[in-house]
Amino acid sequence: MDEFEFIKQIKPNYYRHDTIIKGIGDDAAVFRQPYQDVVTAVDTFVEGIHFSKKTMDPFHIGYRVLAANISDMAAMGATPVSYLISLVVPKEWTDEELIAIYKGMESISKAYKIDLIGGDTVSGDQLVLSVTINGKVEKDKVRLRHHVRSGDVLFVTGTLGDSACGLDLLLSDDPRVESHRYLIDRHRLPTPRVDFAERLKVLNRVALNDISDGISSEANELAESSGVSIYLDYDQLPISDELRSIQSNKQEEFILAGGEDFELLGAVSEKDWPIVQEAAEKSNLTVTQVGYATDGDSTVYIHQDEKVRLLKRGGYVHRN
Ligand SMILES: Nc1ncnc2c1ncn2[C@@H]1O[C@H](COP(=O)(O)OP(=O)(O)OP(=O)(O)O)[C@@H](O)[C@H]1O
Ligand SMILES: Cc1ncc(C[n+]2csc(CCOP(=O)(O)O)c2C)c(N)n1
Ligand SMILES: [Mg+2]
Ligand SMILES: [Mg+2]
Ligand SMILES: [Mg+2]
Repeated sequence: MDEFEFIKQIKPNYYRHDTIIKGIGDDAAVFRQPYQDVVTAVDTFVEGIHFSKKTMDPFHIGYRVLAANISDMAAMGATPVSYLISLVVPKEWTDEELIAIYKGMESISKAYKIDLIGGDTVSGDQLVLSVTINGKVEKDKVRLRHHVRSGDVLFVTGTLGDSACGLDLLLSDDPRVESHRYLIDRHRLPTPRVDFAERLKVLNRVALNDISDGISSEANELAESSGVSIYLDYDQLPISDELRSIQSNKQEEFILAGGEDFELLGAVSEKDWPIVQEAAEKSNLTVTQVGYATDGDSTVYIHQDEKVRLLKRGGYVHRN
């Protein structure tokens, strides 16, 4: 069973507390408080799966694990507030390396004004960092995956495929790796789009999902949760000049299934699309229309090379 089938199997049919606005099935869970909604998520980072000594220095490990969690807050339209770290440490990792991991976390915590409030430390065979993050959002302003409607504009922030290409360069033994600093930094030091997502709070309905596994995966999550079909146009997908300049036969794979860009994939009504563009401009970010939603059978199609084909969930899958 892959991770997605597994989650379907263990998902409860009901919640015992009516304060739970959203349980399993989105980027984070949501609890109702008297004056606001509280948003909580957990994401784990494992040596050999998410990073290796070849791809990241200790500073990057700390920065990147927290970036992934902050990105889940952005995907909910929430403002991140605090986090807890559960740490599994093999004996080979030195105190200096562990302190450097925390320096990485402190660096991104400062940028996003969030606090480390606790955690746990145990011994183990591989380095594992599990982050629980808490955030807040105005009542009924969470950005859920089931909020896509037929006729919506589908959009993405920033550019796609950079992180996967950066990873590919880091894993290769190409001596010119250092000349691709932009792509490598996009892999090691991603930028969660919190400011942009917060600026959308004027809108009543926006669907958001952050791109951790690859747009083909996240677009399928939106289509499935919302019961709509999504049409993407390959030629509209935003690609950086740096990625374009790389001669690689894996470019399409990086763009559609690379993941770890931590950009946002979203959907809004055509009427609200100018507000999204304005929010991006104020956040100094590009936002690109990449397709639209229609009535349909919860599937994703892509227009590429003058043909339309089904786009299956092609991104990273754990437990395959
Ligand atoms: N082992 C588990 N037990 C209970 N719920 C789970 C488990 N694994 C994932 N979930 C829940 O399933 C949903 C989807 O999780 P998933 O990890 O795919 O989303 P994500 O964190 O946005 O993506 P990614 O981990 O790729 O960054 C979330 O609601 C998550 O809390
Ligand atoms: C050394 C090394 N090898 C492979 C990868 C690629 N990778 C690992 S997990 C993942 C999806 C996101 O994970 P999650 O779904 O847990 O958020 C991707 C694209 C990497 N980052 N480092
Ligand atoms: Mg997510
Ligand atoms: Mg997750
Ligand atoms: Mg994933």
